[in-house]
Amino acid sequence: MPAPAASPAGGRWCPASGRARLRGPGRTGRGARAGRAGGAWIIPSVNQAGDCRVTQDELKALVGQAALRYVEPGGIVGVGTGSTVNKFIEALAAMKDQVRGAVSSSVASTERLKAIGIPVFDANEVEELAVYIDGADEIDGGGHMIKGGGAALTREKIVAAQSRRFVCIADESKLVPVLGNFPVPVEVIPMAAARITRQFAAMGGQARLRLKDGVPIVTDNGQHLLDVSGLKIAQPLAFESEVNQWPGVVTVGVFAHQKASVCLLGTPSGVRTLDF
Ligand SMILES: O=C[C@H](O)[C@H](O)[C@H](O)COP(=O)(O)O
Repeated sequence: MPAPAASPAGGRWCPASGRARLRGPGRTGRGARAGRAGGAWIIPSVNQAGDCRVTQDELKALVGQAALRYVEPGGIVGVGTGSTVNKFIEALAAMKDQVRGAVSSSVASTERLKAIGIPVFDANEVEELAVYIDGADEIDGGGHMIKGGGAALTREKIVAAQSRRFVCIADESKLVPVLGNFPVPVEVIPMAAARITRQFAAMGGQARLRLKDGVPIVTDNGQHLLDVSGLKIAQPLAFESEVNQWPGVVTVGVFAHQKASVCLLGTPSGVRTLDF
């Protein structure tokens, strides 16, 4: 294989595609900082084997790092939940002395934030946040999302609702034309689960109780989760409004009322910024 050409920022490009070439897993952290060239963010490193493929994990790290520029120095940042947000939290460690603290959307993120020395405030202690940074299971071209694959949807929606700006960070696999391929998570009061399952069946959806080791998952709020497949959500706002008013629904994992303002989408050629 011919040696890759150097990019303007010192990175290297796949000859055929012009894509940034990345090192293998683990090389995007220390010693491999993202740079900017020709409007696209790249990782200035190259796989020794000449492999142009980029792992999903590397794309998550790329957008986690890119999200730092939305964090206001001296402010309190809203922090979501999930594997992409974990990359953001890792990146945030580098500027932990520049933020007052965070409002977190889950016990898991709270633990990670505290572990790197960032104070975590209760949502009730903070009136408004400038920015909320979180991942998504799916995002459409209008910034509407499905969220809750990590069971944190209710607290995520609460923190998103008190934030002026929602910055979604995701790898490119999450961008879809219409929401619904990913089963929609719905947090429910356990005694209402069977009736809500029937209500989804009436609209063509199959709801399944989320289990772990054969027992229902219990959320941070002490409730259960349904995952609903078979839906195509062409009108996310109407869908969210409808399902959220069913008795026993705590939160539906469609984020249309709290949609993204910006999405940083990780692609092999860099971070694409989508404004909504
Ligand atoms: O409950 C979890 C959240 O909504 C996550 O933001 C979502 O599931 C995406 O997670 P990940 O970044 O791990 O794909």
